[in-house]
Amino acid sequence: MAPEAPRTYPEPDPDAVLDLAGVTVTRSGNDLLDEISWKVAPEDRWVVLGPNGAGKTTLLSVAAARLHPTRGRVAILGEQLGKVDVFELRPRIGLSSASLAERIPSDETVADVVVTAAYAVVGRFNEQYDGLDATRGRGLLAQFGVEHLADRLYGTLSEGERKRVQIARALMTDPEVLMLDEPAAGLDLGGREDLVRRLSTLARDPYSPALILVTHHVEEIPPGITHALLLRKGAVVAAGPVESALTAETLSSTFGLPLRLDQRDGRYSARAL
Ligand SMILES: Nc1ncnc2c1ncn2[C@@H]1O[C@H](COP(=O)(O)OP(=O)(O)OP(=O)(O)O)[C@@H](O)[C@H]1O
Repeated sequence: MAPEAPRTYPEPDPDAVLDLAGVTVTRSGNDLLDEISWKVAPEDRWVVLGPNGAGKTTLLSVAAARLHPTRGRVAILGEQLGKVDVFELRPRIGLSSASLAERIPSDETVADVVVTAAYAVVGRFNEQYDGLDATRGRGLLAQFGVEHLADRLYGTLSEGERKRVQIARALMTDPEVLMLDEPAAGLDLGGREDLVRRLSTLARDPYSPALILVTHHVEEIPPGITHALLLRKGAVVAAGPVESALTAETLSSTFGLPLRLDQRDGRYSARAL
């Protein structure tokens, strides 16, 4: 059999925060992502929705320069994966995910957890931090309502408190794009509502970085989200402006059951029909 001709992809958009073309990730013969093409502009605020195992975390890992695709072209902040030093690229991307959170030492103070992000390390080691970093770190903790916890050890925080600290940490490097993988997972109702409100403020701020938020639940979509990408079995069901991409029909196809979708005051809710 003749070898497959190498695929060619259109030149990436230099102004896009993310520009993915034909991205496929294959593991053990299965396509975890199947030919994903996706473009994110600096002013966009995206939600990525899909059931367990749809490939959301895999997609975010590629978008955050943590994982190379098996096939396809990935451009992040104008730089093409494979042609750029990812260690220079990663500080420009704010990422909060369960796998990163697991690596945060429990005996580190909350203030240090946030400030160490500026050095793209987990754990404080021996770096010298200047006063400006410390001030910025405190400001971010205040933005997420956890400044009073700055001197506590990270391991002593509740899940909700940890989630807010992780987001403050992701913002520490003043990233050009913020990626949050299930930021409300494990939060109680009050914690979720508080977080959704804070994320809504962030999403609506024109000076905020581009936002990509991964979730299973439409109830967690903060008002201010502009775009939605719906993923099922590694493939895109719908993607585009949230009003057209997120409908009862696309949501039902994504989750594989008939759903009713309601929207009120910028918040969504869904239930089975
Ligand atoms: N290294 C691997 N080898 C084989 N399969 C894998 C590997 N990594 C992930 N998978 C599978 O790929 C699929 C997509 O995983 P992923 O974590 O991206 O989904 P997800 O949409 O984030 O799911 P969840 O909502 O449950 O977190 C899952 O079925 C998972 O079991």
